Amino acid sequence: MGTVVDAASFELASGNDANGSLPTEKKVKVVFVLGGPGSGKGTQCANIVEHFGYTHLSAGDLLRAEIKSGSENGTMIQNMITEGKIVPSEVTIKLLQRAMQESENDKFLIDGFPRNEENRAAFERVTKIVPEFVLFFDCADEEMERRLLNRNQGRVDDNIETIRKRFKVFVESSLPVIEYYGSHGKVRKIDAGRSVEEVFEAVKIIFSSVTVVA
Ligand SMILES: Nc1ncnc2c1ncn2[C@@H]1O[C@H](COP(=O)(O)OP(=O)(O)OP(=O)(O)O)[C@@H](O)[C@H]1O
Ligand SMILES: O=c1ccn([C@@H]2O[C@H](COP(=O)(O)O)[C@@H](O)[C@H]2O)c(=O)[nH]1
Ligand SMILES: [Mg+2]
Repeated sequence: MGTVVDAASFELASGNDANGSLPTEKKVKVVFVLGGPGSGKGTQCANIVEHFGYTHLSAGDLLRAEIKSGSENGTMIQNMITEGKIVPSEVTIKLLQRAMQESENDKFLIDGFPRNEENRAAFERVTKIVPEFVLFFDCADEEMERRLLNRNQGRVDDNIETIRKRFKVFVESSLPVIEYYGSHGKVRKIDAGRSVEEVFEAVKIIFSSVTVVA
C-alpha cells in the first residue's frame, strides 16, 4: 500500500464500549471529496480507489444504507434526503466513524461530507481528524443538472424539484466549508466539467504528488 508523505496522521477515537472501557484508537488519513450534486464525486472516487488504494466512504450512501437497514432514524433520513436537507451531524458522523473503525484500511475518501460548517466542526471535534486535503470538483449547474437527470439509479432526490433544492443548499451551506478549508490552504480544485477521463487525469496529478509507492 502507498504511504502518504508530508501529512500528519490523526487518531480516530471510538465511543466507549458497553463496559465503558477506554476508546480504541486507529490512525487514519482522510481526504474530503466535495463538489455540487452531480459534479462526479462518486465516479472519480471509484477511480481513486482503484489507483491509489483508498477506501471510499460516501456519506450519502451510508445514509441510504441506514434507511434500508430499518434503523430508527430511517424515516427522518429519508425525509431529509427527499427534501435535499442536511441530516444532523451526529447521525452522519457515527456512520462515518463506524465505517472507518470497521475497515482494515487506514486511508479514506470521505465523499459528500462535511456539508455545512456544523458538520465540519462537529467532525473535527468528535474524531480529532483533520483532512489531509479537500478535493473540490467544480462544475456548472447546467452540466450537473443534466448529469443528475440522466443518472437513472432510482434515487428519490434525482428529480428537478429536489435537484434545485440541493443546488441551493450546496451554495448556501457547503461552499462556505470549501472556503474555510481554502483559507487553510487545503483545497485542491478541479474543473469537473470535462470528460470522466480528463477529470481523472487532473485527479491523478494531485494524488501522485502526495503518495509514494511503498
Ligand atoms: N465527467 C463526467 N462527464 C459526464 N458524466 C459524468 C461525469 N462524471 C460523472 N458523470 C455521470 O454523472 C452522474 C453523476 O455522477 P456522480 O454520481 O459521480 O456524481 P456525484 O457528485 O457523486 O453526485 P451526488 O452528489 O448526487 O451523489 C452519473 O450518472 C455519472 O455517470
Ligand atoms: O453528509 C451528508 C451527506 C448526504 N446527506 C443527504 O444525502 C443526500 C444525498 O447525498 P449525496 O452526497 O448526493 O449522495 C443529500 O442531499 C443530503 O440530503 C446529508 O444530509 N449529509
Ligand atoms: Mg455521489
